[in-house]
Amino acid sequence: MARPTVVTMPGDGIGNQVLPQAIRVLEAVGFEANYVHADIGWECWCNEGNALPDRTIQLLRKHKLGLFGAITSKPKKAADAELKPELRGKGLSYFSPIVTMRQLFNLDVCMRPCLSFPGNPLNFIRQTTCGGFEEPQVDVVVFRQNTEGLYAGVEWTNPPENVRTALASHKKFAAFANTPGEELAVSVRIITKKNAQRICEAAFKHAKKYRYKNVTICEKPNVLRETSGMMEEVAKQVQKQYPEIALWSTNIDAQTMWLTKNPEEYGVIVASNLFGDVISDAFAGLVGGLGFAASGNIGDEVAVFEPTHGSAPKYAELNPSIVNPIAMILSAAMMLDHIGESEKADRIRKAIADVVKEGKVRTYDMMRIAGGPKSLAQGAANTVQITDAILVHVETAIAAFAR
Ligand SMILES: NC(=O)C1=CN([C@@H]2O[C@H](COP(=O)(O)OP(=O)(O)OC[C@H]3O[C@@H](n4cnc5c(N)ncnc54)[C@H](O)[C@@H]3O)[C@@H](O)[C@H]2O)C=CC1
Ligand SMILES: CC(C)CC(=O)C(=O)O
Repeated sequence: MARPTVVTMPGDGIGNQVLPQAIRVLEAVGFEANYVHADIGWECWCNEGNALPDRTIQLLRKHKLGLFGAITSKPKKAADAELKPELRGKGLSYFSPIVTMRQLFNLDVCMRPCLSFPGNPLNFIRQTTCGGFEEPQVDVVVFRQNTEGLYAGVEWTNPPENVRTALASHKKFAAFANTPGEELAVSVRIITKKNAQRICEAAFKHAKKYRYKNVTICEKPNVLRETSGMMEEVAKQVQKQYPEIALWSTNIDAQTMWLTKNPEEYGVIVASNLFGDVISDAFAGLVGGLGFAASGNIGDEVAVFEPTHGSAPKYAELNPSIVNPIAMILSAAMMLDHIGESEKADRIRKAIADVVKEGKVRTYDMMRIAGGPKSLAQGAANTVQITDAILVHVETAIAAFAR
């Protein structure tokens, strides 16, 4: 296989702290690649008026494989206020560059595994009726539609006349249409059958490959009859090709409750953009939090792997960095799976599992049991130290992690 080139986009805040650690681990498992840095994020917006510069787009177009750290996204007014003065008044508008990237390259399948590593003190624990406790093994993969839904970016404050006319033409919405000027905001939830089909097919294909027993379509079709209704209908159709896999249907609100009752019963979850974002964070909370939540944005040609977390401004300025790089390292392992290097990916996951199980080296987020933030630093390893521990285990880990 030709030596791949990986476009590295650390972005903002802790993205800059965790991404270099993932590269150390990739190198340690013998993944031979070239790495090319690309700019993205808040500074690009402030200085250039574009958070996803063309030079970054070109690099991704060329190399087709990316590792991404995190970006800072701010609401419209805050973003406008930080734009360089000479760029103001030119009609530039901030939009999250990672969302733009997903749409531009049609990275429509977002895959977010949530797997509990035994020995993680923050794994979800449930009280039993006999007064004891049990720790369910969570092994869920969320498939989130990544390019449309409520993150499509089709929205207005004070919508234009044609949108108001469309609203007015519907008896039920006429009152909304007459809401004056800036008092009306509209965000459109778009679902296309084609993309509903693609995300449902990706979910079932994954369930079949890794022998999950069920796929759950997690929407709200009782209220969002058209959009969630379409997602659910498509899931039912796709399931017909997979008679060995059960299709369950849940409402997003109920699902967020059920996942703390019986998380071990779920296998693959499929959802539209916002609901997939929400439910994957919720499941991540059962397996140690955002420091363990990896993800892949996967299209037919380009794929970009990133931790689920954001730029965590609270920790961005700390030196040495104390955040957990595991989500980023697991995302790099997902990248290896994607390009057919699963043996190396399994070695990485095994090394992480070993470090967690051993319990000698833990970042602050794996230690916060009582006492809140004040106890953060007590005995916690920093970002580099936990990566060092993972590297030691990578040496001895055999590819034994496969499901
Ligand atoms: N895909 C992306 O780049 C995303 C970007 N964001 C952006 O990030 C910024 C901050 O957003 P927040 O809502 O604070 O979410 P966040 O994910 O950045 O952080 C929330 C909290 O989670 C914990 N956390 C996150 N990552 C961690 C790690 N690796 N190790 C240990 N603890 C970790 C920290 O307590 C942190 O304060 C915002 O501007 C937001 O728009 C948020 C989510 C995703
Ligand atoms: C772009 C982010 C700010 C939203 C998010 O949490 C995500 O889509 O990953």
